[in-house]
Amino acid sequence: MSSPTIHFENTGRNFRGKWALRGMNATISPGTICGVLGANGAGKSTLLRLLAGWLPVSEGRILVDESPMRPTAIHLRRQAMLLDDATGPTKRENGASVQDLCDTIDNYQADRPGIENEVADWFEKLDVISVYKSRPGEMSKGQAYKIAMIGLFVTAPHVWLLDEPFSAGLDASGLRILEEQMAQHAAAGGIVLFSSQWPEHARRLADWALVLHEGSLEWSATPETLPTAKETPPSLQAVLQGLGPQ
Ligand SMILES: Nc1ncnc2c1ncn2[C@@H]1O[C@H](COP(=O)(O)OP(=O)(O)OP(=O)(O)O)[C@@H](O)[C@H]1O
Repeated sequence: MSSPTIHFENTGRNFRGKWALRGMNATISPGTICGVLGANGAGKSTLLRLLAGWLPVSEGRILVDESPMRPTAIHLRRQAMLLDDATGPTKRENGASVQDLCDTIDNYQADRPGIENEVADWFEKLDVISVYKSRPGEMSKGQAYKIAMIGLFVTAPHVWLLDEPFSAGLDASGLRILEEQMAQHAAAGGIVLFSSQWPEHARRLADWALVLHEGSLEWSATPETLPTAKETPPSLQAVLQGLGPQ
């Protein structure tokens, strides 16, 4: 499959009678970095989890190159990878770093000659060689996130889904490398969606911004046209005022 286009078609997810996301319609083209913005509870993580195939939709659908994403569509799920905000702590409790990486490479059928060297290079670049042999629970949050990043970089699925990467405990060098890789991935035709509560992240990094408010898409536009809280119509003011620094 070449780089896919993603279509949200009236996508919705309901948890025990409450809609976390509803009526979502959007198209994301290959080569796009998309910032998903919204205050706490807006529906950002739900959107990313649905797109990763971690959860089934309750209504509508998400098409990845014409095929509906769903948890059992393993071939389609391999087109995307989600690093969520539990990536660090969960992995720290449940698995050793190198074993996690092997599992990721295996799950994404990405094994190839020389991949060990690529992994070793990333350990060095990301300054995590010291945790190479760490047992579960021995890594910091940022170190665990870096190990997950290595899995993303070496498997390189078409769609990168990063839930709150700016709160993942990365140091300046780790963040710079992640941002460089995001840009390179999009330049090569891939898609990156990241969530954030800060419009400045979208203005700095994204080609497109989706603003969610209480499970609804309130704004979909290029980040430069994202208004500041003072300039917005009343419906959007509440969204932007709930976000971080303008
Ligand atoms: N597994 C779940 N069970 C029940 N309700 C859920 C579940 N996951 C999310 N929700 C609810 O769905 C809504 C959207 O949650 P979501 O995690 O998508 O928001 P978010 O924008 O990522 O928030 P935050 O910035 O706080 O991480 C919230 O009201 C939340 O309580």
